Amino acid sequence: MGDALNTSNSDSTSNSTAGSTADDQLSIVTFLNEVKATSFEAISAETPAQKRALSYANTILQLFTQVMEKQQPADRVVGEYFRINKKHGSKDRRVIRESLFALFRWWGWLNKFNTNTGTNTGTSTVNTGTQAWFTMLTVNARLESHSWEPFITAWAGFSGQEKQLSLDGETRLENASEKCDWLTEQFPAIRFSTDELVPDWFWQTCPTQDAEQRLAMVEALSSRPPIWARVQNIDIDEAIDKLAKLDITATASEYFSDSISLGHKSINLNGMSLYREGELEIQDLGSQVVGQICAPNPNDNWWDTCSGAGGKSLQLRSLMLAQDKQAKGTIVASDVRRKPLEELAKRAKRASFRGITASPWKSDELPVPPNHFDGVLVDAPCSCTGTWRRNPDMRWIDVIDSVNDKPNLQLDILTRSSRAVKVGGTLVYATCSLSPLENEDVVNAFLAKHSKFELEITRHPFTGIEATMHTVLPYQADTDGMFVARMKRKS
Ligand SMILES: C[S@@+](CC[C@H](N)C(=O)[O-])C[C@H]1O[C@@H](n2cnc3c(N)ncnc32)[C@H](O)[C@@H]1O
Repeated sequence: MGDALNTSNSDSTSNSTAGSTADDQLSIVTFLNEVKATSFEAISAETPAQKRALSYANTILQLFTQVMEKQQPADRVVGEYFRINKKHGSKDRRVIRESLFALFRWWGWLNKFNTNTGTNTGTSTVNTGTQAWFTMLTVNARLESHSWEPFITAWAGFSGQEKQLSLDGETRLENASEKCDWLTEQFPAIRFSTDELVPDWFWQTCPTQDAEQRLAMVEALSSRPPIWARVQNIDIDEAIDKLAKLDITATASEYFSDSISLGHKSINLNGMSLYREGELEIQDLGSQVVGQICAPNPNDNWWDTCSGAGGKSLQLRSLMLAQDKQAKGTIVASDVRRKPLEELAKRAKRASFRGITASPWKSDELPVPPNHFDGVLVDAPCSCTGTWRRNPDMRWIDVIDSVNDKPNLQLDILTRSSRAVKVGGTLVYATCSLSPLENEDVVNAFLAKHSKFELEITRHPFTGIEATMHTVLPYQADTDGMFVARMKRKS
């Protein structure tokens, strides 16, 4: 779940953006391997803070390299590292984890200190990969206003920078624009722009309407959303009171009566009875829009065709029960992967939800009866660009093909799944992509061949706009990005 949640369980003047192409990725990996090869042992660390700063820098480098080189998700890499290396206390974990995720958040800028690109920092020449790495760590910590000053001072010292990247202790750089201005002041020889915080291909595949929207998009994608959750089987005020007793300040969302923000601090879900007893499920508010647009009736039969671990199946059932405690509606959850379906079974049990059954896809044949369901939800596999706020590494390990490869599969799944909708029934198509290629284009291609389906007008819950297709943009309500369109089978 990216960097918000701990579930316990170019040269200096070029416009190119870090990681935009396979060549850029190769240059980054070469740089990281050079740093690795240059032993940190030559660095003289005398004080305990310097020794710890050096050790953190080494660990962060290993983890960062593993993500970039093996293209493995950062949350999995860091989770596995802490599982094996039990020696780290909570402070160590915080410094390592937060620094690692922040490196990805600001990599579009930090990569400019990559010695493979021959950068001159304007204050002193960064002449070794190792010094460049320490410059990156120092700038990274300043951009995030991290409070571990002794380690930042040590990193700045190891970087060979003549000045220690000033930022008086009281000042916080609030957003990407302020951070960009500050960087430009610190390194006047290097050109920084907010657009570089995402790879070039993002702008090609996820176009924005104007400069204002483009900036809002970058600001959102380079900040962290709160942890959003949904309450079920319990009144929201009671849930907020129970959370307050655990020192968690939760706030009800202004949009849906069952959604709640748990703030930005890491939380230990398994330590919360509310979670263990199925009264709270983590689900981004943007994702919750999908269930709300499905708007199931209490006695409907729904099929969640790409259910994963069933976040939306649970939401559908909860929405049925919120209307009628005796709701007889059912949900069949399907996926090509079996493990997430097992996880769904556990989640449904925790919530004492009856009426949810699993039926995995075993081939292209429908795993459910045709023409049967009041509603079919296709939450299709996608590039996940809408979730980059939580997984800032994904923007640098994915390439443009992660968008371009998906529409054929998405159209195929939507087409096959549509056969299960009964006459008069509902078909909902959703993704967590911000690209029209995976969204509007897929829906339009489907409708062009399936005239018995028509789009319905629905209301965007955050903007109030009535339309047939909605993209939930991350800055509208501090959420992940999502796309959703609702169709009806006419005949
Ligand atoms: C966006 S995720 C679903 C998230 C889930 N609905 C939720 O709310 O947590 C897409 C899911 O589609 C599944 N998938 C991939 N290819 C598929 C296919 N050909 N047919 C059905 N599901 C597929 C993936 O395993 C993944 O779990």
